[in-house]
Amino acid sequence: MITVTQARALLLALTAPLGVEDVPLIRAAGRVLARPVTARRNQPPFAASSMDGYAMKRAEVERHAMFKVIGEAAAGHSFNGTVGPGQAVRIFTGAPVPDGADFVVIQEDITRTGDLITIANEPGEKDNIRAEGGDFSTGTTISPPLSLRAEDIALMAAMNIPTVPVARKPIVALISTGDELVMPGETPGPDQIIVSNTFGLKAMLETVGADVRIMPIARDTVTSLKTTFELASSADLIVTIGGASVGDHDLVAPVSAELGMERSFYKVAMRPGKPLMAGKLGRSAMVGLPGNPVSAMICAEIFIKPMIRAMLGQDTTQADLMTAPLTAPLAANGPREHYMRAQLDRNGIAAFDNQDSAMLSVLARADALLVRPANDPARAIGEPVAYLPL
Ligand SMILES: Nc1nc2c(c(=O)[nH]1)N[C@H]1C(S)=C(S)[C@@H](COP(=O)(O)OP(=O)(O)OC[C@H]3O[C@@H](n4cnc5c(N)ncnc54)[C@H](O)[C@@H]3O)O[C@H]1N2
Ligand code: MOO
Repeated sequence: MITVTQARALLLALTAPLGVEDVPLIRAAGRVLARPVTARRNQPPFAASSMDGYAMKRAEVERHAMFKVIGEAAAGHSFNGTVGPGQAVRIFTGAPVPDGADFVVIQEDITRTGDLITIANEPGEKDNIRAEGGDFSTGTTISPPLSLRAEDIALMAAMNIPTVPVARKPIVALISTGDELVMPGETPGPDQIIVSNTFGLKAMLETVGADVRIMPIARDTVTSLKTTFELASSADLIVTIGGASVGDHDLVAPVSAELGMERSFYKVAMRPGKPLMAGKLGRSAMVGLPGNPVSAMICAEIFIKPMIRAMLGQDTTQADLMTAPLTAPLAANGPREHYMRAQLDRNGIAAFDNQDSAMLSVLARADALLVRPANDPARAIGEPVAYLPL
């Protein structure tokens, strides 16, 4: 059996960055920037007042000085003239600072009678002017790859970038397999359960930028599974769930082999997730996840999320695991790397007693995966252990 690190490298080798598409700025949040974008203007485009007050010459600014107000500058309406000695222009936040002025005294420091103003309080040194291009200037570049957050969208809008080149979303087809499965909302027979993995995986993979499509459930027959594979054949990544193990009804390996899947590996030394398989099927990468619901979710967290990142052209360097002291002891681990469902609190981390890979209620309560190397010895309270936050 290969290690988790080897499996990760083989899975990444099945992927390549996808193409680039232009989307309107309004649709760009959450997408991954694929090419550099460049500001088309200076911001602010002129020296602008940062306060409501009066614009004048810095050399004349001192307490008790008097000025004549000769006009007004508001945001969107500049003052068309020059401020001369002894003159001031009423100015508002965001307005262009008029020619001849290089200081804005805030209105709280001014008293006004008709067109005459007096600086009533000590005005300080701050000129209350934002320099032209102080935020960004023509040619300022945002570089890819970058997962675009609301903050980036606001900046691109200010830069006057109405369309954004982003990485095409990887299309992921999710195929649940099994005669026992029905969709949420349907009435299951006495020997049936509700499909859960496709829904959990769709939610998970959409958060990292995939376009996830749930295929019809494949039944435990060769024909049904083949038909479903065909339906999924245009996807960038086909993910099957279940039918990966060694039982008589576990058809994913034989059927995908019959369809020409070039296998990359089968089985990984990890818990849960041992019967993971992967390869290339037509033009799609294919991953066969184990059916146990927690195994499928953890394998997707560890393996499929990085594949999506690779297809989006993002960095796939693994982030370092975090460390926390144990708040409950751990028995010795076996020969497989173990991703234990665990809970963090301010004192440290504890794995749940029940690590059955069918228990979604335990997974849902977990906020971390405590990662144990193969053959890790028993660990006592207080010892540091590695974990991955969920
Ligand atoms: N003799 C052996 N038996 C098993 C082994 C083994 O090595 N030798 N490995 C076990 C491990 S570990 C796992 S993990 C499972 C994986 O089996 P499959 O991938 O073949 O999954 P299924 O048998 O189809 O299903 C397992 C379990 O999960 C439920 N399931 C499947 N798909 C879904 C879904 N989409 N949503 C919700 N639940 C799902 C299914 O009903 C089964 O209960 O094999 C062990 N056996
Ligand atoms: O590999 Mo299984 O996923 O341990 O339950």
